[in-house]
Amino acid sequence: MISRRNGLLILVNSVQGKIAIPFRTADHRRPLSQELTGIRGLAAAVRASNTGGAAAFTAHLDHHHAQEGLPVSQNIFLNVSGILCSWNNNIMDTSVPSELVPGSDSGASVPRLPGSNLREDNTCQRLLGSKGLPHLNGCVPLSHQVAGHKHGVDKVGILQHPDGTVLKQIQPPPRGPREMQFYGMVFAEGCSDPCLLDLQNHIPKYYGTWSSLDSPSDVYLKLEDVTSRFVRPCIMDVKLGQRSYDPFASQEKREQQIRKYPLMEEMGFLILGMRVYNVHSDTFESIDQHYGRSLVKDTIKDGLATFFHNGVYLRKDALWACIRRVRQILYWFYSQRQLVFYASSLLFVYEGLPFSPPSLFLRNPSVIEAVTNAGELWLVADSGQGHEEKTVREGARQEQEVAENNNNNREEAVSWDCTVHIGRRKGAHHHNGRGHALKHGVAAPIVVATATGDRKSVLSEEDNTTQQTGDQKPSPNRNKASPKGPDSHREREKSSGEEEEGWKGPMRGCEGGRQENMEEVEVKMIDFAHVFPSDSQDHGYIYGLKHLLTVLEQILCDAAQSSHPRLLTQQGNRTPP
Ligand SMILES: Nc1ncnc2c1ncn2[C@@H]1O[C@H](COP(=O)(O)OP(=O)(O)OP(=O)(O)O)[C@@H](O)[C@H]1O
Ligand SMILES: O=P(O)(O)O[C@@H]1[C@H](O)[C@H](O)[C@@H](OP(=O)(O)O)[C@H](OP(=O)(O)O)[C@H]1O
Repeated sequence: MISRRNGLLILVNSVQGKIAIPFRTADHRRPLSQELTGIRGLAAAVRASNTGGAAAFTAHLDHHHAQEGLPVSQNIFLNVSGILCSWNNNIMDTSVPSELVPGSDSGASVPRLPGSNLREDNTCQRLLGSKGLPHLNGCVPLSHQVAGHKHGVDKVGILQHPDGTVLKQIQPPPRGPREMQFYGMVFAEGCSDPCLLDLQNHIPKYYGTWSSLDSPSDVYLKLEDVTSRFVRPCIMDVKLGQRSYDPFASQEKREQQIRKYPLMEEMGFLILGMRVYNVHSDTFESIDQHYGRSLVKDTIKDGLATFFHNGVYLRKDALWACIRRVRQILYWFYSQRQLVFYASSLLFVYEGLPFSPPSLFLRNPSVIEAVTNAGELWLVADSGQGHEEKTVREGARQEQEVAENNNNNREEAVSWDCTVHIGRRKGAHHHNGRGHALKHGVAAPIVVATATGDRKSVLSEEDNTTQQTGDQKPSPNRNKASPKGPDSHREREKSSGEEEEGWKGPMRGCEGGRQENMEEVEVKMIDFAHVFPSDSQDHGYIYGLKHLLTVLEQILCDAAQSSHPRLLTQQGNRTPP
């Protein structure tokens, strides 16, 4: 059933029980969470295949060599039930040589996935014959999409590939080819333009183009899923700029766009959609484009704040981290005079699962209940001084599982009971059912696979190892796996106060929400169907970014003031509380 030689996994009908998949990761610094993305993708593919079987799994990580310095060999045990299909996610043999992504535009070299999706898709096709899988070789509509053209609704849409990447269907010319050209240019191999190299940090990684063998003329851009490392990703799409039509737009198009949001010029941004995690109910609230269009000058602050409220409190940590990311993007815009962006968006993502020091949220019964309901019980000991311990135990769950968690592959429930321990971290012990994690002297949640196939937290030892070793290998997971990794902009951000100097927003002195959780957010530019060469700064986008920053900072400022009444009487005092 499982070929160790070529890494091909073939699972047949009605498998029930545990399957051990021994694998040696070539890049063992990649967190298990990344590897599991593929497994979740598999389950999604199974569901999509509509074969009538319940597909469910969970995974149990068994570290044989968890101690520092030893080669890592891990077994994943899958509890599988249902009807599954072929799968090759490079998980078993990441030493498979990379191959060109099929259909890559104009032969331009782009960052490639380790292994090849060509191999994967051909495999799938071979095994399934001419029928193939519905939904394009196991790809499914992107279920956590918050805006834009939707698959099955519009003529073009966005899919999720079983390997976890996002597939954006190329729109009709000139939009689609323009966007493809943009990604090809920014990620061109041998690109030495510092401006474009810097831009790579602010956009999803690009893996070339993809198309299904069933339908080769439908071409998709294969992109990093910006949300993939999050357990409960809160996602917001904000369109930037003072004009949401490009200079070549017809009069009709201009009028259509202006009608949609006449305030665009004044505001410089528009919320297109969002989904926000509520810790009380352990559900997401989705907000569509009409909400953003209803916001005016007086309500825009509350409108944006909605994204950072988890039903219990304002996520000041996420807000602050987002502000810093937006500032970095603003600095990029200040530094460049070669591109102009119309109708382009910023995609905000932060972790919805409470990530506060456990001692903090354990005081809040509703939060701990929500977390427990979600399938976790975090047992924390020694919560003050560094070597904190956690054992994450998942209880058996037979009933309804939570959908729309991470990449939204809703898994059917199966009987299971497993405890996951991940403890491979420098200086951490690992023994008998205990994973140790340390982050900034605070216990960090430990990655765990659940009956829903979700990761249950985002930080693992592997993340840290990546940071320490400075792995730069192109991979769809690089950014995700090493949120604190050596990306140049992040290093700069840590090492200098230059950004603070460049932006004189209203927040100076109101940094009460500041926490070191910056790695827990993503803010990426997306949607490049209307990007053009230029020889001057992009004033419309810069205007929008500055206004957006002003509003975000004002939210933080208000929150800091309300939680520090002293500040209310010290307006203008710039000393942080
Ligand atoms: N790389 C990505 N990672 C995660 N989600 C993404 C990614 N790219 C797009 N999305 C999701 O898809 C949505 C739409 O993306 P995008 O704006 O690129 O599509 P579009 O169809 O061109 O939109 P529009 O209709 O506004 O032009 C985003 O709001 C986001 O939810
Ligand atoms: O938010 P809505 O109501 O879905 O409106 C769409 C949105 O403004 C998109 O940005 C736009 O695509 P572009 O930005 O690429 O122009 C699209 O144009 P379209 O209808 O011509 O695809 C609009 O329909």
